Amino acid sequence: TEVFLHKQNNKRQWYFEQHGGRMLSRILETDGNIAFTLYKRGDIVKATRGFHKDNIVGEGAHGTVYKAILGHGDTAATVVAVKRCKQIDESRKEEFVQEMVVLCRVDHPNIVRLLGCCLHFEAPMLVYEFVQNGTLSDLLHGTPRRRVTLATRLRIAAEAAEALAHLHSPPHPTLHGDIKPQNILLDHRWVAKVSDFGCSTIDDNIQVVPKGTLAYLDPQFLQNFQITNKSDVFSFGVVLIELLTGKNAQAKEWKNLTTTFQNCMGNGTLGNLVDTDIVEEEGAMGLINSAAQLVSRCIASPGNARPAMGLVAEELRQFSDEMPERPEARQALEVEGQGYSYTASEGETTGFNNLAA
Ligand SMILES: Nc1ncnc2c1ncn2[C@@H]1O[C@H](COP(=O)(O)OP(=O)(O)OP(=O)(O)O)[C@@H](O)[C@H]1O
Repeated sequence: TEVFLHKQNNKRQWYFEQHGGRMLSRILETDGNIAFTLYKRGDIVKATRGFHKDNIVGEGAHGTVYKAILGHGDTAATVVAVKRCKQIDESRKEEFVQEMVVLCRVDHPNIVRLLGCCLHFEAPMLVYEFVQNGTLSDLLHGTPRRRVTLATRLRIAAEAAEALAHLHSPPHPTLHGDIKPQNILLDHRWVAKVSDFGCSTIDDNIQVVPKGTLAYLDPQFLQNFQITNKSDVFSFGVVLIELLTGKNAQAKEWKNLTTTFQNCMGNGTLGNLVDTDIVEEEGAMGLINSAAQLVSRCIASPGNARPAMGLVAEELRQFSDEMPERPEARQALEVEGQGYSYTASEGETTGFNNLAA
């Protein structure tokens, strides 16, 4: 057993170094201001109940996300989201650590907070604050269908835009690189929290492989293979189209949603495309038109004709202020039986055997 444990510890140490753990520890030691935790392997296993499948709250191209409860027992329990990343290769190690250093410094009410990570597994684990009401995609396209008022849509749009404006601003301007409704999470008060960012830090010579989703990808990228902060503005414009129309840009039938939107704007038939739920609201059409004008600017080409994210946020905040959300509108979004409510029971380790040592 001793030999086995020794080997196992060696392997875990090896993973830690492989994932840039030493580099990260050094950076955290030198900059005492960063609130970032390097979690122990055992804590993560316990918190996720051994990566129990019932704890899975989402799956993306880059990993699986688990709901997890840290520190039950004597300490106060904290609910977090653990993202089990797909493996990263040697060449990405430094980039991965750099990304974490940028992300853990970001502090904004509309950005999901990165609390720490655990590097003692075969694949790195990222620990985020838990955001409980699903994604904007669930809200707009989920079942049962929910009635979402224009005021709620404008408020969520303004919050997400403010998050992106913050990311784009100094001292560490960062691109999101994958803006879509699945990456706009909603907290217990239905406040928007942007997640899954950090494609690249903006510098003079931006040259990154986009990890973005096709339906939201800046068409300019296909011409010059450059991703800039204006690519984020384009993707955000497509999200705004979804908010106004209720149509899913990723659905087969709407795969040309952006072009359809532009055509409707051109021939004055926008009213046919907009979500009937909001068209019927009293006094909505003026704001819908203003928001649609903003969308047209966000998805314009070339990219430098698009407004900066700060300006988009400012305009959306004005629209939102013109139509304040009624407090009961948020309550109405609750769906009976939704949400993830489980109570972690000690010793439940189903799925543990699937883990690599
Ligand atoms: N902090 C969180 N709290 C609650 N749920 C979350 C959290 N982060 C992610 N999720 C859920 O997990 C899903 C996948 O997460 P995420 O988008 O980060 O993964 P990904 O592999 O990077 O996906 P993508 O394909 O978008 O790149 C989200 O759509 C959401 O449903």
